[in-house]
Amino acid sequence: MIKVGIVGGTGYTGVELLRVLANHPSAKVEVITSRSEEGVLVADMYPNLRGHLDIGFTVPDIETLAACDVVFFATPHGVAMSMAPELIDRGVRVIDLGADFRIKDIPLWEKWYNHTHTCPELVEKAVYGLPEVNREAIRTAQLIGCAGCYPTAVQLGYLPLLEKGWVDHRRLIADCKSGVSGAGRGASVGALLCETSESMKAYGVPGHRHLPEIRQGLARAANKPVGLTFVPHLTPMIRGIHATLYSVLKDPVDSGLQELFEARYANEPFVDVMPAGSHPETRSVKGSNVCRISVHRPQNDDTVVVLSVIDNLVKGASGQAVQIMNIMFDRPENEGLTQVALMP
Ligand SMILES: NC(=O)C1=CN([C@@H]2O[C@H](COP(=O)(O)OP(=O)(O)OC[C@H]3O[C@@H](n4cnc5c(N)ncnc54)[C@H](OP(=O)(O)O)[C@@H]3O)[C@@H](O)[C@H]2O)C=CC1
Ligand SMILES: CC(=O)N[C@@H](CCC(=O)OP(=O)(O)O)C(=O)O
Repeated sequence: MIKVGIVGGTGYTGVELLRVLANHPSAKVEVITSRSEEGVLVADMYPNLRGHLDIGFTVPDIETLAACDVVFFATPHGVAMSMAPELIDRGVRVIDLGADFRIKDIPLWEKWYNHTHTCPELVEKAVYGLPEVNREAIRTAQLIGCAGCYPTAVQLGYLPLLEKGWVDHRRLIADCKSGVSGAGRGASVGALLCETSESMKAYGVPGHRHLPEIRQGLARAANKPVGLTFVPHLTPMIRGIHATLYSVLKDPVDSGLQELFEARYANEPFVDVMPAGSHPETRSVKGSNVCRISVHRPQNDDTVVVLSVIDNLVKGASGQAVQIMNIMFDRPENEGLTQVALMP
């Protein structure tokens, strides 16, 4: 059994980790932390876990966490970097769902996150947690910086085109929509029902923290810096990300887009390339670790439109983190992750 610790068990990604791990045959959650809910039984706070988990929240403590094989950080940025060095020194493997170890350029990270990085040496060693790109490095990694939610949907949608150099890497446009759970469980006016339902808005147009992360991943795929406009929107749904990704074909006679995507993801257990002409829906991945993708070339013109949908809390966070744990601990990659989406 893989002994699991979770720091930040009361948040949305924390409880989603618990839901996924509740059905995992090779992992057992031994420690789950919360500073605000110390002593409370997990199943009293989250009744969906009644009968699955009979432990309570404890405050984060290195000694207790060091007894685990792997510790997930489902915490805001800045928390994982404060505890990861000691855990790693003690042989624990660390999977951060937050942003502390995603961006290799430390001054760039500090600029976007407005925070001083306290362990840049670990960033160098950390592996970016997107299995479709980094599977081999993940296998032996001690520290993972999991890909963010928008970055997962956007990168999976653009990778086949950029890796093959089929589109103009300087003119990429990612028009993305997210459910409100992407903002976390902390109380904020912007996340209230009356503020978010029956309305929709863009945000972060001048710049969003995911922009440098997405650019870093796409540049790696293209093997050169890319030009990207990224516009996120808040939509009146709880879960889901829908990314509409535009790019321009370099050679308009290129055909075979569908075959390109099918070949790229043929062996990926969690990327579903839908039949030509499809329009994936966010509800078709709700609660599942799947990214569904379709590729279009409207009117046979030179613009390619890729549609990519994920559940922000599963493939965009906790499901992907468990997929990564499975790879690190030599388990079947889909172990505990075979949930089918809830429809309707
Ligand atoms: N929501 C989403 O869709 C996604 C989120 N993420 C990332 O995952 C991380 C968690 O997100 P989410 O679950 O939404 O966040 P929430 O705000 O819902 O939860 C945050 C959790 O962290 C704990 N926490 C907060 N501050 C500290 C601290 N200083 N030390 C220890 N624990 C702390 C909180 O518990 P307590 O205060 O009681 O200790 C709480 O359990 C973030 O970095 C986010 O960017 C990544 C992908 C998608
Ligand atoms: C709707 C909403 O507010 N979404 C969040 C998504 C960020 C997030 O949760 O974080 P990761 O960086 O860890 O993926 C936002 O735009 O900041």
